[in-house]
Amino acid sequence: MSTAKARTAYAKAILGPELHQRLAETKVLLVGAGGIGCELLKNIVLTGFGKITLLDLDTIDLSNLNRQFLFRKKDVKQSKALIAAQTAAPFNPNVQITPIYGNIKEPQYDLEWFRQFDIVLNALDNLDARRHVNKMCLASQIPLVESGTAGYLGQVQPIIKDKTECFDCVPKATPKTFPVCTIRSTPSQPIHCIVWSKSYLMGQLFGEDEDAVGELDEAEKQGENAQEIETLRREAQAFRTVRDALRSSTSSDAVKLVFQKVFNADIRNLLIMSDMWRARAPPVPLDFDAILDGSFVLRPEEPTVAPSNGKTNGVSRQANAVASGSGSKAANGDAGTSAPAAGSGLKDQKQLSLRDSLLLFVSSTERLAARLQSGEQTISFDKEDDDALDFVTASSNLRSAAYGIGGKTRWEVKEMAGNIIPAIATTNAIVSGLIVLQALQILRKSYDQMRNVHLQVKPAVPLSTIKMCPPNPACGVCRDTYAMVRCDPNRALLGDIVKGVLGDDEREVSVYEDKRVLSDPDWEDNYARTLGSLNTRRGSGGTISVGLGVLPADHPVDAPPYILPDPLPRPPRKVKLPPPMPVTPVRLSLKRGAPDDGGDDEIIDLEPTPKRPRLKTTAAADEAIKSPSKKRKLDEDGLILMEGKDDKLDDDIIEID
Ligand SMILES: Nc1ncnc2c1ncn2[C@@H]1O[C@H](COP(=O)(O)OP(=O)(O)OP(=O)(O)O)[C@@H](O)[C@H]1O
Ligand SMILES: [Zn+2]
Repeated sequence: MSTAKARTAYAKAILGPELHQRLAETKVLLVGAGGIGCELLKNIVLTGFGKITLLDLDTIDLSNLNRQFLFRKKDVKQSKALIAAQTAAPFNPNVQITPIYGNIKEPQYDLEWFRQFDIVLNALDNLDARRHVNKMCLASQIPLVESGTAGYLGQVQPIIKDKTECFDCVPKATPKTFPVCTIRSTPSQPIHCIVWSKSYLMGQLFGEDEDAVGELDEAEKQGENAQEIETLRREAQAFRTVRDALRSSTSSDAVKLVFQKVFNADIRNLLIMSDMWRARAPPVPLDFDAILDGSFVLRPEEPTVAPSNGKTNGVSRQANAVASGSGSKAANGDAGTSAPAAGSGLKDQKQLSLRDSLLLFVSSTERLAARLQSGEQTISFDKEDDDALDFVTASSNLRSAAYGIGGKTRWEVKEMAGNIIPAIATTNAIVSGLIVLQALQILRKSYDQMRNVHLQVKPAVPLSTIKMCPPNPACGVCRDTYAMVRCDPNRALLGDIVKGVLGDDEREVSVYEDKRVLSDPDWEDNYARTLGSLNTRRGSGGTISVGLGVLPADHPVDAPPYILPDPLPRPPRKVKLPPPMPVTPVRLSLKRGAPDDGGDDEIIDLEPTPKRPRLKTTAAADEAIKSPSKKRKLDEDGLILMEGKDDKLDDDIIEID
C-alpha cells in the first residue's frame, strides 16, 4: 500500500467511514499560511479534508523558514498561500487546494463568498483580521475555529453563532501604552527609551513633515500661552533644521547636528525645569566629541557594575548608565577604543558601550539620510529594516545612558521594539492539532463536546479545556442581527434598502458604514442617493448589520435593483445587563480528569469561567438597556447617537459595511 493510501486507511479507521467521507466533501477556508497555518494545512490535508481554500496576504520571508516548514529558501518572496498549497497537495492525492494570495478584508470576500464554506479555520496573527473573520463568520452563520499562539502559550476557540461566545464576547487586553511625559521627558526603563526612539525620534527625523511651526503660528493667533508656544516653536524649528540637514548632501555634519539637538540641547532644556528633578536623578547631556575621543565622563562619582537587566532604582540604576560592561573605563564612555565591548560574539548580542552606541548612531543615521537623499520620502520603524533597527538600538542606548538606565543589545531592542514574542514551532504544532480536533466536533455536530482549549506553561497540566460559554448578552458583535441584501449599487437607493430592511417597522434609525454616518433620523438626505454614489462597499455590516452582495446574473432588469432578505431581519432582543462583576481570574477552580474527557490525566476540564451572571430577557429590561452595538459605537466614537425623551434609538442602528 502506498504511503498516501495507508494514511487514508488509518484516517478512515479513526474517524469512521461516514465522517471520513464527509470530510472529503467539506469545504474549508483556512485563513493564514504562517506558523500555525502551515502546520494546520498539513494536518487537514492528512486528515482527509478534500476541498481547501487557503488564503494569505503575505510573501515568504527568510525568517519564516525555521518554523513554516512548507517553505524552502528558493521560495522566499513568493506567495505563502501558493507555495504552501503546492507543497502540501501531494500529501493526499485526493485533495484540492485553492490558494489565494490576498487580504481577507478585501471586499470581494463578502458574506456570499464566506457562505460557500462549511467551516472556517483561523491561523492569523493580528486582532484586526481575527475580528473581521469572526464577524464575517457570525454574519454568514459559518462555524469558525479561532486560534492563536504566543511563545509557549496557545489557545483554540470554536465559535458558532448563538451557541458559543464569539471572539469579541470577552474584551481583549489592549497593547501596553506609556504616558507621553515618561516617553518625552522622564524615562526610567529601557522600553521607554526604545519607544521614544522608534515612535517619536524616527518620526521627527524621517517621517512626514507635520508643519508644527505653522500649527503653532495658528495657535498663537488663537491666543494660546505665548511663552509655551515660543518654547515649542524653538523645538519645532530645531527639528526642522535637522530634518532639512538630513535631506541635504552633507550628511555627516547633519548627524552631529541631530546628536547635538537630541542628546545635548534638549536635555539641557529639560534640566532648566528643576522641579522635575527634585525626586528623580537628572539626565546628563552627552558630548559628541568627548565620547569619541574618550574624555567624556558620564557620572564620575558613581561606582561601576556589570550591565543591567534594566532595573532602574538605586545605585544599580545609576551605575548601569553606560551599559558597556567593560569596567570603569567603559563607565566613562569606553574611552578611545573601538574594540568590541564585553559580551561580544554575535553582533546582535553584543553589549554596546557608549562609544559603540555613538558610532552606530552615526553610521545608521548616515545610511537613513542617504536613503532620503536618494528619493525615499519617509522611513518608519520596521524590525526587519537593518538601518532602522540600528538607529533605534543606538539612539535608545544613548538616551538610556543619559538617563542612567541600563542599555540593551540590538537583539533585545529588536524583540522589544518589534513587540516580538518568539514563535515556537512546537506550540504551533500542538495548537494546529487541537484545531482539527475541535473542527471535527463541529462537523460531527457534537456541540456539547466542543471546548476552548488552552496550552499553558504548566508541565503537569500543559492543556486545559473549558466548556463552552453561551454568548455574552452584551457583546456588540455576535448579538447583532445580520442580514444580506444583494443589490446593484448603481441603481439601489439607500432609502429603499433601509425601508425595505425595516419592512413595516416604523422606527427611526441611524445608518452607518463602519464609523461613517450615512443617515440619522434628522438627516436623511442620502436616502435619495444610490449606494454606488455613496461609495458603500461589499462586505459584512450594529443592530441590524446589512451586508451588501451582488445581484445574481439572471436578476430581471425591470425588477427592483435589490433583493431583500426573506424573512426580514428583526433587531436583536434587548437584555438587562447586570452591574459589572469583578472578572474571575481564569482557571482558579481546576478540576482534574473530567469524566467527559475520558479521564485524560493531562487535560483539565473546567466549568465556564463565571465572568458574569446570565440573564433572561424580560419585558422590563427593554427600557433600561442600550443595544450592544449602540454601546460599542458610543464607546468607540464617543458619539451620542440620539437623545430624546423616549430615547427611541435603542437598537435602531443599521450598519452597512
Ligand atoms: N488580513 C489578512 N489576510 C490574510 N492573511 C493574513 C492577514 N493578516 C495576517 N495574515 C497572515 O497570517 C499569517 C500569520 O502567521 P504568523 O503568525 O506565523 O506570522 P508571520 O508573519 O509568518 O511570522 P512572524 O510575524 O513571526 O514573522 C501570516 O502569514 C500573515 O500573512
Ligand atoms: Zn460575541
